[in-house]
Amino acid sequence: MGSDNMSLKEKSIVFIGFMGVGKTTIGSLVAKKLYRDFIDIDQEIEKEFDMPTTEIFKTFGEKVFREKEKNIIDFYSKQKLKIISVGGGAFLQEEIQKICLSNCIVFFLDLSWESWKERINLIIDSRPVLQGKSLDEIKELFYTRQQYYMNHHSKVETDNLDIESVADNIVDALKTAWELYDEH
Ligand SMILES: Nc1ncnc2c1ncn2[C@@H]1O[C@H](COP(=O)(O)OP(=O)(O)OP(=O)(O)O)[C@@H](O)[C@H]1O
Ligand SMILES: O=C(O)C1=C[C@@H](O)[C@@H](O)[C@H](O)C1
Ligand SMILES: [Mg+2]
Repeated sequence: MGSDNMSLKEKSIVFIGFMGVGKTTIGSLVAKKLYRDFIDIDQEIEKEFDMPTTEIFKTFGEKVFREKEKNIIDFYSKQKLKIISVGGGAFLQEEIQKICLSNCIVFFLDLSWESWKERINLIIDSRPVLQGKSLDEIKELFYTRQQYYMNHHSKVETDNLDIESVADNIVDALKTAWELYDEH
């Protein structure tokens, strides 16, 4: 595995982080700014099952969702020049971490708990993993998940920044890296 035959500039970009940090929103904006295709893994899974994530969890269970998630990420991460947002639970699978870190440039979108909890109402209805949990339980999940996101190439601070600013910071960081490390 790996992407030895790909230049840094050709590698696909992957966004990771907890539910609701902005992977889908920011990923699609970065794709637009770089004129690249945007792939949202949750949306790809929903297309394959032709039902929303909550229904997939109810009908087939989380295990089936996770297996499909791994297969779709494996497929797209090996392609060039994509901008990929994975689901908040994708990096719980070590295999997915390995696939993404070896083939792509992985950005971790970081958001503090204090800022995140202001956003909960925007996302709770469509995220089955959050449903039926108290705020304290969600807080515990938020902190437990952080260890998985530590496996990345670059961390992006998002607290108190609007979507446009975060996307611009990412594009700037990429352009700097491409200039510094690509040999041509
Ligand atoms: N920097 C930001 N400032 C304010 N609101 C934001 C910011 N980033 C994202 N949001 C809002 O937070 C909500 C969740 O964002 P988004 O769906 O992109 O998260 P996600 O990381 O893709 O979540 P999931 O892992 O569950 O797919 C959206 O309503 C989005 O508009
Ligand atoms: O954090 C998670 O476990 C999840 C996040 C979402 O992006 C979806 O992938 C799904 O709702 C599971
Ligand atoms: Mg998303």
